[in-house]
Amino acid sequence: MTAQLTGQKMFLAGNWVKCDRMIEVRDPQDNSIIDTVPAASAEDMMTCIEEAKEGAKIAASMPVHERMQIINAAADYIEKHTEKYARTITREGSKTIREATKEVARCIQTLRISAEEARRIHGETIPFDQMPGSENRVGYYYRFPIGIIGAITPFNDPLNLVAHKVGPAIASGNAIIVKPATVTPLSALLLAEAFAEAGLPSKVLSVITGYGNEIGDVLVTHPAIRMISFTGGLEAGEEIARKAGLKKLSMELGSNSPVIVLEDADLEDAVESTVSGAFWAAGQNCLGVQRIYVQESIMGAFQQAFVHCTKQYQVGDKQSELTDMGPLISEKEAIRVENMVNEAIGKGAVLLTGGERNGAFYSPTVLTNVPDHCVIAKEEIFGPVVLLYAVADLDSAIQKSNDVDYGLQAGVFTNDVRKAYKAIAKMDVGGIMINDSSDYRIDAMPFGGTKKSGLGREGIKFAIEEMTEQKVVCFKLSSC
Ligand SMILES: NC(=O)c1ccc[n+]([C@@H]2O[C@H](COP(=O)([O-])OP(=O)(O)OC[C@H]3O[C@@H](n4cnc5c(N)ncnc54)[C@H](O)[C@@H]3O)[C@@H](O)[C@H]2O)c1
Ligand SMILES: O=C[C@H](O)CS(=O)(=O)O
Repeated sequence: MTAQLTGQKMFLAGNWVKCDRMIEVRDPQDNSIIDTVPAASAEDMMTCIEEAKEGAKIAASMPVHERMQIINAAADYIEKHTEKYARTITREGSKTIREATKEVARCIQTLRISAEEARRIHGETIPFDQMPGSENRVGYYYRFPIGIIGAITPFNDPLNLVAHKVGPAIASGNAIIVKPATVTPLSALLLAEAFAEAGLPSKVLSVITGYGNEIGDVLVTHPAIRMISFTGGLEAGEEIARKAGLKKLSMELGSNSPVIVLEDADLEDAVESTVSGAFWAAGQNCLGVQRIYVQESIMGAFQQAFVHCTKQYQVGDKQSELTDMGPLISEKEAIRVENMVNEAIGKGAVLLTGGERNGAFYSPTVLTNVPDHCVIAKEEIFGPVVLLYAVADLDSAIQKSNDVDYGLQAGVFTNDVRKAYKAIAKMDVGGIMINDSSDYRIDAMPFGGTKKSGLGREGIKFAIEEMTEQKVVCFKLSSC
């Protein structure tokens, strides 16, 4: 198992270190132990932060060409070991081998884009003479790294979402301390391995494994940490924001993503896209399609096709190329989803397919007639469940789509450009995909949401902007 390369160690300021307490890393498919990693203590995190203070100086002094070379070398290393990285994602997480292989490819892209963006961290000249009395002044501003980034990451994309923090941080000359999800630390450790192999100077990067609030609290509250880059659930995000104090926050949180399908849409395309968007990673996807608002004139045809396509999904062994969907990250999470579905059915929702749990596995599930006061209608499911609604027209679909506390991304299927532009203008989200489901993203685009879906934007160039600040330089020239 790859993690033996780290030998049950965490990556502390460029060194692989053990500690007394260990955490078992289990495969959610059968609850087998696949490895162990250190359960770092608060003292370990304090040590890490002290080392990162030096790391921040080293990172800031790295010339751009060196940053680019190292980031690309890390991408090369991952590309060369794609199988190892994909198998690790699959073993420790929920993803099938096909889904995991795609995540590795995206991680490589994320790093290569990070290397490219390192050369594009620009400033601008400032026309000081726009102000009377400043005719003899010239100058500019440039962007400088803020120092040490504290990164806390979720379980569902255990490699690429760590790369979305590490890549921009190194590209912009920052040091970064990563606290990966407790249940999926191995992929993050493998990312550290790639950077170690690439020759990243020590102390610039740390990947500290352990329990969220035990070591996370130290990371979040320490004054030397100038930014918290968090990706995870709303509850943890709000707690971190409360504790962080005066520092920059990047919050990539949850969602309850809507998709609108109008009668002029390409029905086959809409069905294929929304089924994939609903059940990718067993629905454990911040962009996952959770609500579909279908114009009533095509509801019957859409529902029949959607349910048929859903029933074709192969659920089973994550390691098999034939499997479409694996388990949730734990039996506890599968039970949570099961309870949300059963609450809705108990209040009148109609189960069209699915609704069956076997350990951590939960079958792809489609509900309709879900009452608005059900938890599943308003909160994030983060599981393989999708709700179908019939709507009279676009206006009512937009109103219902917006009627939740989240706003990450949405999809709208229509061939009427005027209706597309109405949706673009009126839907309260961070991203809107026309003729794609909500589950569409390229790693270079700005990424983030409105309302309780988060604060700020990731997407490498945009993460770099959050991880740097402007310094103004003004020369007062002697009067000539
Ligand atoms: N918007 C995005 O880009 C995006 C991407 C992926 C996942 N997510 C969201 O993440 C959630 C699922 O991931 P998860 O279950 O790992 O989320 P989570 O909030 O349970 O945990 C996320 C990370 O925060 C840590 N953590 C938890 N409580 C903490 C605390 N009090 N202090 C410090 N750290 C703490 C965890 O150990 C983990 O590393 C979903 O809500 C999903 O929508 C959002
Ligand atoms: O779970 C949320 C992820 O950010 C979506 S994606 O895998 O980056 O597209």
